[in-house]
Amino acid sequence: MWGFIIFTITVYIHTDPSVTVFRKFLQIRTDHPNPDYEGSTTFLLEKAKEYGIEAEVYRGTGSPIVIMKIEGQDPTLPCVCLNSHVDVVPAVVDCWKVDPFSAFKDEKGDIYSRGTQDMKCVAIQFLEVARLIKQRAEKPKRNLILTFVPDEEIGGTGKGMELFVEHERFRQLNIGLCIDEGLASPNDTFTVFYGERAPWWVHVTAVGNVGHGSRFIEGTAVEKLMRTVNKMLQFRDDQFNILHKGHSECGKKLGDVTTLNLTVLKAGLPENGGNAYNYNVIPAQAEAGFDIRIPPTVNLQEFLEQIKAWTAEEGLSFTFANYTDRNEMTHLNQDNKWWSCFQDSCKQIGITIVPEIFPAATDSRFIRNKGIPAFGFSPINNTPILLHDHNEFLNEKTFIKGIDIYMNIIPNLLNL
Ligand SMILES: CSCC[C@H](NC(C)=O)C(=O)O
Ligand SMILES: [Zn+2]
Ligand SMILES: [Zn+2]
Repeated sequence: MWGFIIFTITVYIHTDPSVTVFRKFLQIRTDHPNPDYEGSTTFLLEKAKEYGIEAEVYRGTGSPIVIMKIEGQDPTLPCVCLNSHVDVVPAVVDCWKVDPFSAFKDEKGDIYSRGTQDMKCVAIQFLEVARLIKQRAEKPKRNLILTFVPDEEIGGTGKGMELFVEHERFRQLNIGLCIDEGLASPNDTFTVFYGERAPWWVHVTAVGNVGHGSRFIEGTAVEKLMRTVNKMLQFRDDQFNILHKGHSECGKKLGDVTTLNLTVLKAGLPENGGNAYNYNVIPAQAEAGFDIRIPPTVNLQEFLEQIKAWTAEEGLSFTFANYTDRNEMTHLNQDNKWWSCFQDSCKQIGITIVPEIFPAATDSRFIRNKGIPAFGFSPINNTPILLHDHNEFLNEKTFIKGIDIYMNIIPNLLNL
């Protein structure tokens, strides 16, 4: 009994307060489809007040965006913005070993919850960085801005970053550099993302001849669709081979090739109130949907022509469920003072960073398309990549070390 009490008191005493803030933030239900944005906003505003940081809630996009500011010595200089999305993807409760919104911490210090990696860790690490910078006697040279935005997990569209970057309030922030989420790294190194692949979701519809299922009907919708699907899957194979069977010295990563996945297939006439299919009527229409991710080095206009060529046969058409005609990256050359500073800061603390193209899509793409440099960097190493996965976790020591890593980078960027 006494042993248990002493153990509990010891754990309590040794728990870093930032871990408690992190766990409380994880417990706020910002999972889709009904994220509690008022709950996360109230929480963030309370923390800003407690830390003496200026904060406002911008509601111009239709959902709350929390903006925090620490004024620099020269507020006219472009600022450093730390952006986090506050929403998280849903969790399949039965597939988790603990309640995915309990922020349960085990004896090793592993904290299990939806959002531990994606990206409530980074949101609270940014907040703790702001607290530490605010406590310093000397102001940084540039303004530090923190933005906490909704709806990244549903594509940033609607009320999220895609709309916010078009607003005057965003322009007024005068952002020189944005830091947003990256990915965990399973080994000792850390990954920094300087660009992303453009997500194109293509929906192909085929129409064709109908008739009795016992005959050789020609020009059917399914036959046309299959020809296109096969051409597109051949392209997928070619890209797969470039990634996996290329020369080892070319060192291609997932972000460097185009992926194409057939994610939607639809044909056949429903029968019996939708509980069964009809098998002897050739369907007039068939559809296929593809998730295509295109690296920023690919010419998007030329790729569009490729899709047109794949779907050129009479009776085929396509629409986009998601499309962009711009995909800017942040150039990592000598002229990029932010990058030089970021690299030097990492070198000083002896951590190895590996620059890569982010394989999926984050809010950074909207920032880069406005001509603003952005790095995707989550200071998490030696941790499996578990974003959107069951039993997503982060160790508390990794979380605390991440604050330290950011504290060795962000003040340098602010003083550039
Ligand atoms: C088209 S926007 C969808 C955004 C989502 N982001 C992540 C990180 O999974 C994705 O890449 O599928
Ligand atoms: Zn994320
Ligand atoms: Zn995500």
